[in-house]
Amino acid sequence: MNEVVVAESVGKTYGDTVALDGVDLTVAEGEVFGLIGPNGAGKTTLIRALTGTTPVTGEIRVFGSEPAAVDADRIGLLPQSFSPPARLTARELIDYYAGLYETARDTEAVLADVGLSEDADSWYETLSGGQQRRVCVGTALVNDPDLLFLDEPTTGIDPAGRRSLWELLESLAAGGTTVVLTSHSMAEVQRLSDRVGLLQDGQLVAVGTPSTLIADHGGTSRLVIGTETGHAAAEALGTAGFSATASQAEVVVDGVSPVDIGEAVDVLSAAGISYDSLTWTEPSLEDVYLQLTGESFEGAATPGASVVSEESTESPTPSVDSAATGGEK
Ligand SMILES: Nc1ncnc2c1ncn2[C@@H]1O[C@H](COP(=O)(O)OP(=O)(O)OP(=O)(O)O)[C@@H](O)[C@H]1O
Repeated sequence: MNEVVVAESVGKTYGDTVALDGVDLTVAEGEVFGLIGPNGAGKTTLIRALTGTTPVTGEIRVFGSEPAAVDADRIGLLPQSFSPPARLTARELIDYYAGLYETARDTEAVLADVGLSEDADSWYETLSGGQQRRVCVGTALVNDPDLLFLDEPTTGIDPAGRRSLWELLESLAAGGTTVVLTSHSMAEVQRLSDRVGLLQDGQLVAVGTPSTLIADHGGTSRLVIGTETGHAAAEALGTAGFSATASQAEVVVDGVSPVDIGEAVDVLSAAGISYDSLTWTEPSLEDVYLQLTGESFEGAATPGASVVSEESTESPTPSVDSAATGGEK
């Protein structure tokens, strides 16, 4: 497969601050590459490096050229901070950006893509934050780019709008557009990305498909039991061979697959322990992030949690009606 982006030993410092520290990265044609990492990790700086908007050390090739030399018609860029003229309407702004390219998409089609047809005649400054972000996404799509850089595209956009933008990005990717995406939404990155890179302190510390990263660093599926007798529950489960840890009003049982849930419940029942809730979770990209960045995770249910039962009972027969898949898919 053709490599659209090739970066080798990319470095960037701002005074004493090392923003990028020897980043090697390739992005293949048609791939969606998700960049994640804590605030200040270097994601925006890397996007700026790849788009030729900040000088860096090392080697970068985009479509075989230096970033600044690439035909602008082939690149779409949504920066993290973007302030277009406020006294233009959404339609005028899309039209304006369309005029910067030799060939551009139909303005009405772009407005429809980003869900702004009905608000097309509103001034930018009167749109909500999420609507403004949609206009900005539209300006990045207007030239029908072959390579699209999106720096936190869905920040401020409501859940329904976010999902429709995800679908739009999925259809662009299906059509062959290469996408480099940064986001703090692990659900977004997990859903959209073919591969994910985790930046930390300017270094790419892990790169892989979401499923590989989850298998390598996400830990195991777990059962979280809400109970006021956590220590007794953990002891009973531990005696039965489960890996259970009591914390506050709950017990976290690691390595529990859906077929093990019944056995865990039987153990609680046999020990006369009641509980308020059972929540089963699969590891997700968020667990990978928390694990690799060293941020704490103490058995809290992740967004992919699947509530098995909320009944307080001593002999329930819980069922897992939908296996969690790690996010808001
Ligand atoms: N123009 C600048 N001048 C000085 N320091 C900068 C500049 N831009 C970025 N930095 C510093 O470089 C480091 C990386 O910043 P960058 O914006 O790339 O991080 P990020 O991963 O995009 O963060 P966030 O998730 O908060 O957007 C940070 O320490 C930041 O303070």
